[in-house]
Amino acid sequence: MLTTIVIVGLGLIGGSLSLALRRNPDCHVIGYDVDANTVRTAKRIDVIDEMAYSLARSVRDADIIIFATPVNTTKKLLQEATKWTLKPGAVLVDTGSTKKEIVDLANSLQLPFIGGHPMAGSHKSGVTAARAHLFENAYFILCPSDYVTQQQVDDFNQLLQPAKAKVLQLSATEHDEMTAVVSHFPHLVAASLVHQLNASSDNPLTAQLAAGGFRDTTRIASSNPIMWRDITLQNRDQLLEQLDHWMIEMQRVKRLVMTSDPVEIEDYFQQAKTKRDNLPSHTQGAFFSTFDLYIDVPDYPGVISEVTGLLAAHQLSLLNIRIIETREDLFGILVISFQSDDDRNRAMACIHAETNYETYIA
Ligand SMILES: NC(=O)c1ccc[n+]([C@@H]2O[C@H](COP(=O)([O-])OP(=O)(O)OC[C@H]3O[C@@H](n4cnc5c(N)ncnc54)[C@H](O)[C@@H]3O)[C@@H](O)[C@H]2O)c1
Ligand SMILES: O=C(O)C(=O)C[C@]1(C(=O)O)C=C[C@@H](O)C=C1
Repeated sequence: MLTTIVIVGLGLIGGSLSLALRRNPDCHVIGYDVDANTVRTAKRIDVIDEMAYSLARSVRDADIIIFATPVNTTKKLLQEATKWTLKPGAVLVDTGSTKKEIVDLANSLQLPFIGGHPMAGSHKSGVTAARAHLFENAYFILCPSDYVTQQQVDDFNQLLQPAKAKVLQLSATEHDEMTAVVSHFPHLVAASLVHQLNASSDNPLTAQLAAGGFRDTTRIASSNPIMWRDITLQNRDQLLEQLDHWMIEMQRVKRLVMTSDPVEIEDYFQQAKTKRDNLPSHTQGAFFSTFDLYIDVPDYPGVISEVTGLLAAHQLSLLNIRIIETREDLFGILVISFQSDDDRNRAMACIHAETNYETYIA
């Protein structure tokens, strides 16, 4: 039986969800976006089955309506939804990074709503960044409102199967507490580190020197500011609590540096390393749970095409390729990302067999 899904907001998440759900041939996705160009692009690049011209009209035929809009926009759309004519049994879902205010609002409006949040994403936005595999192996959190049945939640979970995510049911409060720690607060810290770069140095050379460490730590500062404005406003209390903890932690770090005890300093880094190294890898979104291979390549023209050509000859497809430049004009480490551990192992074997380049796994 055909399931009709309307997706409102065809950006990175709405687009990716559409592609993932459409792996099931019985799903028909009608896409809507406030930006008409985005809807046209989504249709042209085959992200959706059909374009919605009028949202109020399209939702009448929908079994599921998914809001993939910035979280404050989703609240406005929920208010609007009270005026829509819905099919009996139709369910509203969202993908927002915050849950408490949204689920509370849906409850107060008595809407058949399931709060959803895929714990996968990227600093990129827009429909052209959408990928069908974005949610693979990532958690997809569901926070049902009071006006859906467990059967409706289970049915939606079933519909999500082609996304290959790990579905987890939580209360909205639990969700916002945990995501403040592992997602929302780190975005504030990343943005603040970038601000600190400007505040701490007038010398333009400082930014030039920003290598892997600064870039890796601050990648998420390139995320969509509207999305993060809304998340910060909605999860304000949890973020304030995180800021208090952070200030205590920074006082601890300051004392550590002032005391200059080498044993204590090493211990601080060692404990952090152990915790970081033991983070379960399945918590990462598919975009960044790639399998990276570091190859120490010499400095000569054509070395990159030599390596990629070698991999292509062994039918190994790459997800991404980047170079960590240790000095200007000097090649350093070539980082090639693969989709699976198996591909990375095969690539490593082929590089060892056919070159004398060192390889590493971080
Ligand atoms: N980016 C991530 O890493 C990530 C991960 C998980 C969840 N989320 C959440 O998913 C939601 C979407 O994020 P995204 O990264 O896809 O953002 P995005 O900027 O890529 O896409 C948002 C889309 O919503 C559209 N939009 C805005 N207002 C609208 C309206 N009134 N009606 C219809 N469309 C409207 C925009 O035009 C845009 O195309 C947000 O709530 C975000 O918190 C994001
Ligand atoms: O990988 C990234 O760029 C992300 O920021 C993804 C990320 C996260 O913080 O992990 C961002 C927001 C979400 O709601 C879920 C995932």
